[in-house]
Amino acid sequence: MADDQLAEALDGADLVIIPAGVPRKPGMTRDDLFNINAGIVKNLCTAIAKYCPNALVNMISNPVNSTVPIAAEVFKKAGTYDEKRLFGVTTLDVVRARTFYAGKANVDVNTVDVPVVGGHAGITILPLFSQATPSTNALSAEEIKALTKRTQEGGTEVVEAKAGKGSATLSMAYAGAVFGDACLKGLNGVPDIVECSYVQSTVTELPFFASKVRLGKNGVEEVLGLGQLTQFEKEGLEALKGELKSSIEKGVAFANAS
Ligand SMILES: NC(=O)C1=CN([C@@H]2O[C@H](COP(=O)(O)OP(=O)(O)OC[C@H]3O[C@@H](n4cnc5c(N)ncnc54)[C@H](O)[C@@H]3O)[C@@H](O)[C@H]2O)C=CC1
Ligand SMILES: O=C([O-])CC(=O)C(=O)O
Repeated sequence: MADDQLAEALDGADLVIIPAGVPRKPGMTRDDLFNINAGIVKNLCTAIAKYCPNALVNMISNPVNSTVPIAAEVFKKAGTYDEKRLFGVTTLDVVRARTFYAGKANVDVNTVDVPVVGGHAGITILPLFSQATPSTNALSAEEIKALTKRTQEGGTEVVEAKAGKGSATLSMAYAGAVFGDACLKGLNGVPDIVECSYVQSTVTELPFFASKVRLGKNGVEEVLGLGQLTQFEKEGLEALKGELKSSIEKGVAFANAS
């Protein structure tokens, strides 16, 4: 897209959804996409700062754990950063956790909610099945462990099944629409819109973290805490911090070096 078309596309936007970039092939991690997608995201965010600095930004391009910090740095440099307006889209992790839980607990998926916290890659994706609703006592510790792993590996499962033809494009379109719609409802003043998203956060010591977020007229109204965690979830939380921290630092370093 030429720069004048980008200006035309972005001018006056209230919400910008960024799915641009390359998807994984089997055997790749999301971080393997960094070298190509980091530059794409940086250019798009530079244009957002210029043409629609007040827009909410929904970052889909991987590795989300790094592309969101890149966007934040670009906006800071441009003097337009507002942490309330930048979101990493982790809705697909919630969609997967709900689907897998509903199957195992034998409940209607449309009634299910499962918070998913942390980040959006492998073990940084931490579903909190102990807080799933409707609650069930039917799942053993082993089953919870298996559901957690399947949620963490859901993207990889799709990449392998597509065997070189891309990643979860279609389910991401659904998840992106759900999250974008929630952002628009918030902007329009609809109350009690809560979704999980990877945002600037003080929930842990990490500067970016996914958790439940209340959406409103300014974007993020409130970043909600983690609630009570089981021992298994506490261990998952500690285990993810190292990888998430280095992915954040990698994004920040890229944005400031180039
Ligand atoms: N956050 C999430 O849950 C998910 C993230 N993804 C990520 O989303 C991204 C896109 O995945 P897919 O839609 O499956 O790939 P795709 O290959 O189907 O689509 C990518 C699109 O990006 C466009 N594009 C490439 N370079 C561009 C540039 N410089 N400027 C503007 N547009 C550009 C391409 O023309 C193409 O239309 C990947 O990075 C993928 O890893 C995918 C699924 C889930
Ligand atoms: O796994 C991938 O490469 C795409 C993605 O982020 C997902 O499906 O969750």
